[in-house]
Amino acid sequence: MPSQLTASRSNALAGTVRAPGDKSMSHRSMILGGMASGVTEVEGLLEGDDVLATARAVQAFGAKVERIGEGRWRIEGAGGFKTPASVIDCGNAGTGVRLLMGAAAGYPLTATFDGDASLRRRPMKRVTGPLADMGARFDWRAAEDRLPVALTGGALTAIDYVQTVASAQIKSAILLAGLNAQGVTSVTEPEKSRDHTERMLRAFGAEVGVEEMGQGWVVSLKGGQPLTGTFVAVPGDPSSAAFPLAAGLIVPGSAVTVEGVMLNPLRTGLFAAWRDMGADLTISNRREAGGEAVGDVTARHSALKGVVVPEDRAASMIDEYPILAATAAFAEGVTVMRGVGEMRVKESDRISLMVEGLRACGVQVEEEPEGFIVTGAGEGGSVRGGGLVHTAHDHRIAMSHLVLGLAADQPVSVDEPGMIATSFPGFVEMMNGLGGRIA
Ligand SMILES: O=C(O)C1=C[C@@H](OP(=O)(O)O)[C@@H](O)[C@H](O)C1
Ligand SMILES: C=C(OP(=O)(O)O)C(=O)O
Repeated sequence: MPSQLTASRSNALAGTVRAPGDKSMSHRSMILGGMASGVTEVEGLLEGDDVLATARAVQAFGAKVERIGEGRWRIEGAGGFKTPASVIDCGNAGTGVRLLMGAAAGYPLTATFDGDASLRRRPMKRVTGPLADMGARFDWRAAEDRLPVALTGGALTAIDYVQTVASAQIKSAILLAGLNAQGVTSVTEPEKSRDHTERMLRAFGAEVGVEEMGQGWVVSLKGGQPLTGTFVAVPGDPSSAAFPLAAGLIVPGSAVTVEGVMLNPLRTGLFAAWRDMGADLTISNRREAGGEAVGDVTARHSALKGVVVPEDRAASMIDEYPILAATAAFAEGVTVMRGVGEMRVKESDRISLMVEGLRACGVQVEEEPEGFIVTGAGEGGSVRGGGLVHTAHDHRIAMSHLVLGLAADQPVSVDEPGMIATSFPGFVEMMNGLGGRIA
């Protein structure tokens, strides 16, 4: 990958592509496969850097992990994790490290977790706090709340945990630890976060209880349940499908179809927001795959209008605000995105980097502590582009600005584009195959 990528104004994009496998489900298939007894076969696995780091981690914890074809992996679980021989390096992956810490906490082992410079900046106490309440021990190796951290697991007791932020990573870490804790562990979420862990645990033979509560729910599970290896078909990642679809919406004359997109309603907030903005977005061939709703999504160039994104939709599209903001730059009027303070603790401070990047491309943006507001160019106007965007190694910041560059007047460049491979290997080739100009 070159040290910079530049996207230039493109003619209409057209064609049909397949989204890479869902990152959330791919991490979970590896981790549950490693915890289970027997063989798990995964199809459609996302072979991005984040998931490959999790695959190596699961192997280090004692499972046999083998690639048997493109996107096809075989995991022979040892029925539990063992003390690994070396440090568990989770690379750039927040999901990887937080879920692995939860899973590992339930076993009598010691393990040190680490990650790249970006992951070392992200808060870990949100997960180690509740795991410590269950009985795990954490020794911070550099600074409190930050990787690297050494975990001593085993002999856990169930807790009832009430979340203050809707986070599937926190919920999943606690549930995975709860599998090997004494008693019934529960997690209360004020707003529902993605439920792939719950669904996949059931596929591996565990019973998971759900009780609706207002806008949220209480998810619970009894400790001591064994997991049995199974077959997992991973559908396409809606968070990745968002990029070619966004290009379809903003490049005049375009029609782009992404096949096999997972349509779990806890992941499709972006599609709802785009529809509110007047996007011509259609879904066909609805079906089920891997225990999830799936469909083919087509985006056609649309005259978008600004909207106020409902704050209670944040959890269902938290990773999609950067690309929503890029499309909002072309909409008529103002798009208000609030209640998204969590964006500041992702691979980068995504609010401040989107504000900086969009401004470098001539877009009017206002920053707030927990949100941002984009004023779009509208149908008669145009987005200048022309910026060199600082991505702080954040894949979604890079891809969002490259998509913007396909419809802006002047080319848009991003630094350090190598990180795109954490979630979307083949992004540039896919976009160019549709008619985009990224080099
Ligand atoms: O559980 C998951 O797979 C994820 C949960 C989200 O994080 P939070 O749990 O921190 O909201 C999301 O941002 C991340 O990309 C993937
Ligand atoms: C936030 C993300 O991932 P993670 O938390 O796993 O690093 C993401 O993919 O946008």
